[in-house]
Amino acid sequence: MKITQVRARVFEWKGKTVPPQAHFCSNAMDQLWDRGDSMGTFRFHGWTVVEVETDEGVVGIGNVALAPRIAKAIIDQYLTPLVLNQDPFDYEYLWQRMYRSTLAWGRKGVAMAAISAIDIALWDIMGKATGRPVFKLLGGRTKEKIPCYASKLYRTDLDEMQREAQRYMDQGFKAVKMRFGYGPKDGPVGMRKNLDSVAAVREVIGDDVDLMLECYMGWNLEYAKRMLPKLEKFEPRWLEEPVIADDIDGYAELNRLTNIPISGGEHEFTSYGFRQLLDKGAVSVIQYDTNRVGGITAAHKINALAEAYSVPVIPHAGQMHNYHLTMSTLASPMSEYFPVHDVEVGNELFYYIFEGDPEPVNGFIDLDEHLPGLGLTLSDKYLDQFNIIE
Ligand SMILES: O=C(O)C(=O)C[C@@H](O)CO
Ligand SMILES: [Mg+2]
Repeated sequence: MKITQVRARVFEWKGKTVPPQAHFCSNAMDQLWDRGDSMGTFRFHGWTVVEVETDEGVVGIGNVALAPRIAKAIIDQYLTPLVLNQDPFDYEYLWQRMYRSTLAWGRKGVAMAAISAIDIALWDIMGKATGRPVFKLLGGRTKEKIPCYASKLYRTDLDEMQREAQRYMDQGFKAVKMRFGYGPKDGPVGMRKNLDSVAAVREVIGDDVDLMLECYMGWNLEYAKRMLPKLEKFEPRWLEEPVIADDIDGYAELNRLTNIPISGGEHEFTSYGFRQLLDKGAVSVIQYDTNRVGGITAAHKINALAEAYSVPVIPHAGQMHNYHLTMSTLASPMSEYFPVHDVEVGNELFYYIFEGDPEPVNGFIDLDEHLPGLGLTLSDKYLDQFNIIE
């Protein structure tokens, strides 16, 4: 089998969006004097979709959500020539070829995200060509179904957060993730507001449901050290990305400090990046996203590493490229799940671009044993609401 064409397209949402609100979610920009649009740094209103075609008519679909126009340019100008006329089953060779050819300027960030998209498409091809779902190529079913946590609960009015939390309880979820709205610049008042929001959600979900807390890099080491003891009584399952992704020693210090597990990794890349996090004891939960970290080829290696360190892997975002790894990995106990709703930060766009992601039932998703590849197709329902760049 040979790769004959790589088609990268950017899907930019031009439809209705939920307007940004102040203190919606803490983020790394909060600490600068210019707060501006508080949602700006984590809004993803575009996605790159990659279709890799073969001489046998099998087409693999990959995707990348970071800096989509740049990802497309990297794919078109650098990666496509490296994979054309190659056998998609040579996934490790092709991964190394893309990684090593772009090493001088690639390694992390959008270059690795672009590599991820092609790699995901290669695994989709391998699944489709062999008539097997990707999880069967990765080791098979390690769990009957995948437990999911509902991940939204952005900071709004506390009554509204409580109503939202109640909806997840009614839907049968046994775990939820909420976002902090305040950080170091908001002083003791913001600290109190952060704690009040955790108390409000905990009150609704009770003690038998896992509660994950998300900082999205909006705190710093000193602030996190002050917050951690105050959060202990809420028994969170984890505290996520309390400091920026480059402050690995900061993560390690916080992880040693309390019983609250520190999680991170959605802004880390390749097995080299995760070896560093694990060696330093920086995270107690790994949260790579397969469409950034280096694709399924890299994520599969990280899973093996995590297993050896006894650190669970709970990938960032739900989505098929992550679900197949979670299903096939004993070190992955659950998945994130973004409830479907109007386009807000953009995580939702996946549901507007693709069809095939399973819907949770009572807080669990399942993957079809008989659906070859990743099980995703491109949706034509919302095409008129996207600006598509060829
Ligand atoms: O779901 C997460 O872990 C994220 O960081 C999502 C991001 O969009 C901010 O909530
Ligand atoms: Mg996160």
